[in-house]
Amino acid sequence: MAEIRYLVRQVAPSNASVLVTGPSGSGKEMVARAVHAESARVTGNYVAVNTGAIPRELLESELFGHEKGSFTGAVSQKSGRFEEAHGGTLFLDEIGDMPFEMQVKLLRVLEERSVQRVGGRGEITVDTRIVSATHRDIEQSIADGRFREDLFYRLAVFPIDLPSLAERREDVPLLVRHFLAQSGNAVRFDGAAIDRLVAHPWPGNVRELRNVVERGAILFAGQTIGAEQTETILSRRVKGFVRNAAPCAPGVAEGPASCAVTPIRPISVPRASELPFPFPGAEADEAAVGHAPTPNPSPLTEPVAIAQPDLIRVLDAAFGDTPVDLRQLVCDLEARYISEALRQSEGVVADAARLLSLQRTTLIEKMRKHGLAKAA
Ligand SMILES: Nc1ncnc2c1ncn2[C@@H]1O[C@H](COP(=O)(O)OP(=O)(O)OP(=O)(O)O)[C@@H](O)[C@H]1O
Repeated sequence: MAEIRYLVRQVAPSNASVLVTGPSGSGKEMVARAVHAESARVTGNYVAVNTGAIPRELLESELFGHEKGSFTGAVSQKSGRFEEAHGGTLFLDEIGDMPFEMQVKLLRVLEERSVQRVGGRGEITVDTRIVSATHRDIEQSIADGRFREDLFYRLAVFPIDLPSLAERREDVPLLVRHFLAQSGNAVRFDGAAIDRLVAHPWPGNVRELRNVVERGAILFAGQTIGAEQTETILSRRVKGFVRNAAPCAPGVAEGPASCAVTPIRPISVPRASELPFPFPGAEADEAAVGHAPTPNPSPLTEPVAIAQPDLIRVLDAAFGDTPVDLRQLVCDLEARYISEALRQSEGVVADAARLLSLQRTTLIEKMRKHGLAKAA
């Protein structure tokens, strides 16, 4: 990772197009964000487009915009992603999946440094830095005639190839510590647990490691995780899960009258503004990692700051061969999410309600139920 970080720092200040390659979950988008964050363009927009996920008939208008009435459904004029990223960075994800005919149009825009909206006549000058990424072997795609070689050379002025996590196992302890810090839970992985994590094959790369650490931080909050618990987290079975919250009062259909969860700790997800590489200069060979909960002063800058998949992952993990108290689990999660939403919205209940997709009055009711104050 230190090498990648070095490359990012070298290329960021220039305007060179960067092509990031590597397997899924290895951190390609993180690198793109870092290139933007460390460049002078940081005051401009960072705009990400998954070119492989947008239907081909919409991609041109998505990238270059359209004029009103230029096609059925073009009810108003719309600027494209290139224009939005003017003065900033445009991240073209899954570029290897871009339809061939769009590749010609993209190449023209990169050559001319101007776009023409669909149905438009005039050229709009754009000053946009391109970072693109693909998990595909793009040189093979060129050989197969599926990717234009001239576009490849335009995009890959500065190529960065990310290794799989299995090829850089020495990064695992640092990443574990980084994700633990993000979870905000006072959890520690002991030396044996770290050894187990280092030995894991990580087919889902850093994304999988992040999920495993988050799952451990939620299930074993306040504890030291050993090899056995690590096995549990990796296998998604809830063996040895020791509940440390006060029990909810049973038998209330909508939930308990009160549900004291002590301590309530924040669940957080990476934010756009965070730089990707954890702990520069930290000791890579450190065996055991852990931390005390630290406040994470993140303003309400991104509308969906609480990852719903967290909840899904916890519920997934709950279906092991040991009985769990589902009512308690749901109650704890509700309290934690409310607490985190209040923290991120700095106690503004209306903002917290929006983060949780709840009515304000419903949230107030739930806060009462959990005994949570605004300044949680
Ligand atoms: N060096 C790193 N430091 C901290 N977090 C990282 C690092 N690398 C990856 N991650 C995290 O791993 C997850 C996956 O990273 P990212 O989305 O950048 O991968 P990707 O290669 O773009 O995946 P895909 O090809 O599936 O889109 C993200 O949550 C990101 O925060």
